[in-house]
Amino acid sequence: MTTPLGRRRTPLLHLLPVEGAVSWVRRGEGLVGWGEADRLEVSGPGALAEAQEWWADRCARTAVVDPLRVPGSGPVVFASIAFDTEASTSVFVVPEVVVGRRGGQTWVTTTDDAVDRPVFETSGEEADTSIGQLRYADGSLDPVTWCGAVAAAVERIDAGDLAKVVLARDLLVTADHRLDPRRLLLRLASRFPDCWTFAVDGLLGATPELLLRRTGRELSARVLAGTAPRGAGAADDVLAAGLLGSAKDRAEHRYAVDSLVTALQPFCSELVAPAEPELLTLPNVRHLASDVRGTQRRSGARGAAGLLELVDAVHPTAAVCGTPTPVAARVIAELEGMDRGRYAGPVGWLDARGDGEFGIALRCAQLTGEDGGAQARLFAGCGIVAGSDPAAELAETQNKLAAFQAALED
Ligand SMILES: C=C(O[C@H]1C=CC=C(C(=O)O)[C@@H]1O)C(=O)O
Repeated sequence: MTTPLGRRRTPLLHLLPVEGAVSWVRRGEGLVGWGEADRLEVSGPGALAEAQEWWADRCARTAVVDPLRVPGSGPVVFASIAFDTEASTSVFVVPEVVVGRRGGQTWVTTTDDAVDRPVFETSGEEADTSIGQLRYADGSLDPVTWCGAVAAAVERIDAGDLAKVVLARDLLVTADHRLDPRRLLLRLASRFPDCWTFAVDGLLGATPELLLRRTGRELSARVLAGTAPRGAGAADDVLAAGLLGSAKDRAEHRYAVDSLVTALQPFCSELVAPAEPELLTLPNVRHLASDVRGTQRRSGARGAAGLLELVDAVHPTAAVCGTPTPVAARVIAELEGMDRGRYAGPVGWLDARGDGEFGIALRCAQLTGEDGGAQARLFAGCGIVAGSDPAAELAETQNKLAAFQAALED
């Protein structure tokens, strides 16, 4: 049941309990939730089609009371989809309570199982004040070996096997005390207000990239690829101009835009991608960015699970995989030496009308339950094209990893 709550001011992330938080928040608006009314874990061929059927079936069995009928009101499922949907597990969570905010209006949706506590009294649980010391360790590949993988990828590109591949690496961190997801989300959201601060089943982050939003038949996406570091003073402007003028970064960006447009085109009566990328400036890095807009064909708008079907069609774009997609996926499996899990997969939410928003799970970490929840695996990757320099790509991963590290360390 959805209940309108008018104009509340309490920040959504402040409402979250320590355990079982889900979130999708940008500039103070979006959705947060807690409790678990239902859950689906899927992998294998047709994983997303199975999830789509499960969600449609659940919605059909639910007596919906939703006077608002805006995107995100009524029944909502949060999802964190694996990078490789066949080999790894995707997680779908229906929270017992979802609080949404859109255009300044707030609402709460509860399932029948929801424990009755006034949502605006916050959970009362105190965030852990100290996590103690942090210890970092190499993930699957040490930095030198990872640079070797980048060099090998460039050789493959030079040999004409493929045009672009995105290689990622992980970094392990252990704290003295338990990591509090709510505290991490608050820090990410305050440092990265232009990103979507997400949490689903222990995968937490603030992503700048919107894979796909569906509102009725309107579709939108923010494609990112091509990155430069930030600099101090005038050097920052030089770096920005260098990124915008870089033929290598523009090529890297174009592959990502083209992959989305090609996959989305069959579903659209209209689809517009800008001819030139713009700059997206974040505190730690700058990206080339293209906002793509489309209108879904009427025959393609199939109700409850519309967005999931589209997500299945567009993922993985060349922002996280490469060009051509199947060759890049093979090169990643061969060179990266890492299980991406749900990193670089779609993350977001879907409602009963098939509207929703999915980002790409970037600038994120998987909190692990071992050691009382005091461990995390951080991820970052880079697009590799002809002319990519391994040392520069390693530095780029370090700049990207710094986003989550700052949330841990501050
Ligand atoms: C794969 C990542 O970033 C992608 C998104 C933006 C820019 C990218 C780049 O410039 O390489 C990547 O394609 C990551 O942050 O882990």
